Amino acid sequence: MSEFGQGRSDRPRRNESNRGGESPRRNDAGRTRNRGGSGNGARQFSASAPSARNRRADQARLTAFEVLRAVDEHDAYANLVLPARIREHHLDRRDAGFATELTYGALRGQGLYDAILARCVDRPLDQLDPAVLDALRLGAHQLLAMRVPSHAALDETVSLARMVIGAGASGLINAVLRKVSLKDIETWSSELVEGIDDENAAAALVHSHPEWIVRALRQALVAHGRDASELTDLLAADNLAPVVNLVALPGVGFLDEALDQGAEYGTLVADSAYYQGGDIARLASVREGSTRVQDAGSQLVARALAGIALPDGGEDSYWLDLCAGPGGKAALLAALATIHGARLTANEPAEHRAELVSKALVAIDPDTWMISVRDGREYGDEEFSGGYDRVMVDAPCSGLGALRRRPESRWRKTPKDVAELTVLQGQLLDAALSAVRVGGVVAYVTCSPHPAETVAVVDDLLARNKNARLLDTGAALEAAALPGLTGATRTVGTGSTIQLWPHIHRTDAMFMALFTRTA
Ligand SMILES: C[S@@+](CC[C@H](N)C(=O)[O-])C[C@H]1O[C@@H](n2cnc3c(N)ncnc32)[C@H](O)[C@@H]1O
Repeated sequence: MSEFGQGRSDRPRRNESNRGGESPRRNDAGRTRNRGGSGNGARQFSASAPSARNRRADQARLTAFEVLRAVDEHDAYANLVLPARIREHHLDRRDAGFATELTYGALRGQGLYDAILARCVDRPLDQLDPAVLDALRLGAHQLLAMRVPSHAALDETVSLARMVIGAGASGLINAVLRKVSLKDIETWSSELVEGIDDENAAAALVHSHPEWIVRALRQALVAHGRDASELTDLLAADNLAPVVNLVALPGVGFLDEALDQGAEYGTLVADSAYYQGGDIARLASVREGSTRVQDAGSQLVARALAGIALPDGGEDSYWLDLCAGPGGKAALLAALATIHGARLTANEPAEHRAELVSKALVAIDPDTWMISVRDGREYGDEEFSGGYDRVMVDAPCSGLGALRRRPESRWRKTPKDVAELTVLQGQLLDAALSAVRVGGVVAYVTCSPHPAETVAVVDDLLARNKNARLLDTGAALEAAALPGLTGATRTVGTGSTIQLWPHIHRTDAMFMALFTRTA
C-alpha cells in the first residue's frame, strides 16, 4: 500500500480487511503491490461487458463518492460529512472502514492522483466534469494504494460512474483507469518527478502536498531544531490515518469500557488510550462525555498548562480558555481545574462553536465552569486586567499540523491565510498577557508548526512586551507526559518552546510556549 491509505497507520491494525477477497501481494519492502491475479505483472479485468456487470453501485464506494462531491461542491469537511453518509447508507463496520479509507485516501492523495490522471486523459483535467474527476480519483486510489484487486477496483468504479453520472462517463472512466492500472504507484511517482530538479516540488508531487506547504514544513523542522532530512517522514506521516486517541476526563471518566472493547493504554499521556474498534459512538462513556476523543498532543499541552507551578506560587483560582471552540482542551482544562479547586471560563466568539463548548463540558460539574461569547481580544480591556491565574490561547491557526486529520484541508489553505492569522495570533496573545495576573501563566498553542505562527509569534511578543517572560515549556511538557517523551524542546534564552511532530510523537504537530507576566 502507499502512504495514502488508512491501513498504514501509526499503530498496527488488528483486522485488516481485504475487500475483494484476494490476498495482498507484497514486495520485498513489505509494500502491497496491486497486480491482479496473474503474477506476471499483467493486470486482469472482468471479461464481462460493463453493461452485464452489477448495476447496483457498491454502497461503500457510493458513500465515498458522495463525500468527495460534497467536499467539492459545498466546501464540506469530509470528517463531518462521512459519518452522516455512513449512517444513511447503513454501512456495517467493514464497509464503513472501506468507505473511510477510500474517501480519506483519495482526498489526501489528490495531488499525486491528478498528476497521474493528467497523463492518462486526453484533455486538461479542469475540462472534465468534476464528478468524473472525483470518480477517477476514487478509482486511482483503489488501484494504486488499496488492497483491492485491480478488476474489482475498475469494475466497481465504472459501475458506480454509470449509475451516478451516466453511461458516457463510465466509458471514459473505464479507459482512463485501465491506463492508470498499467503501472504501480512507485513507477508512476518516479516517472512524474523525472526532470524536476527542485526538491520541494518533487516532494510535493510524490507526497501529494501543495508545494508551499512542503516549503513551510521544511522551514518549520529547521526552526524547531530538527533536521530538514526528516521532511519525507513528516510528509508521509501526514498521509496516514491517525489512530483515535481517547482521554478519560480526570476525576470524571474512566477508560475501563474502552479497554474492555480492545483499546490500549496511551504511551504519551496519563488517562489516555488508543482505540481502533471502529465507531466510537458505541462507547457509552464517549456518548455521555466523560471519555472524549482527543489527540494526545492536545491532551499534553492542556496538562502542561494545568500542571506547571505558578512562578510566584500565589493564588490559583481562575483559569481562562480564550479560544475554546469546539471545546476539546476546555473539557480537559475544566476537569483539571475542578481537581485544583479552580474555575474555568471557556470563551469562544462564534455562537455555534460556543454551544459545542457547552456540550463538551456536559460531564463536568457546572459550578466549576462558565461559557463566555466574545472576541478574545476584548480580554485585553482594563476590566479583565490581571483577572486570571492561567490562560490558554489555543489560537486560530492554519492547522498545518493536523493535515492527516482533515484530508481535504491542504488543498484549501493558502499562504495568505497564514499571513492574516499571524496578526490575530499576536493580538490574542497580547490580550492574554493583559488578562493574566502578575506571576500567572499564559500558554500560546497552535496546531501548526509554521514558523510564522509559532517561533515568530513568540519572538515578536518577547520583543514588544517587556513584561512577558518565556518559561521552560519543555520541562512543563515532560512533567505532564508519561516517561520517555523526547525531541520536542527548543531552548530560547532562559526558557524553551515545544513542538510535537506526527512522524516522531505520533501526535498532531502542536506547538506550545508558556509565558509568565512579570510586571
Ligand atoms: C484552534 S481552535 C481552538 C480549539 C479548541 N481549543 C479545542 O481544543 O477544541 C481556535 C478557535 O478560536 C476561535 N477564534 C477565532 N477568532 C477568535 C477571536 N478573535 N477570539 C477568540 N477566539 C477566536 C475560533 O472560532 C476557534 O474556535
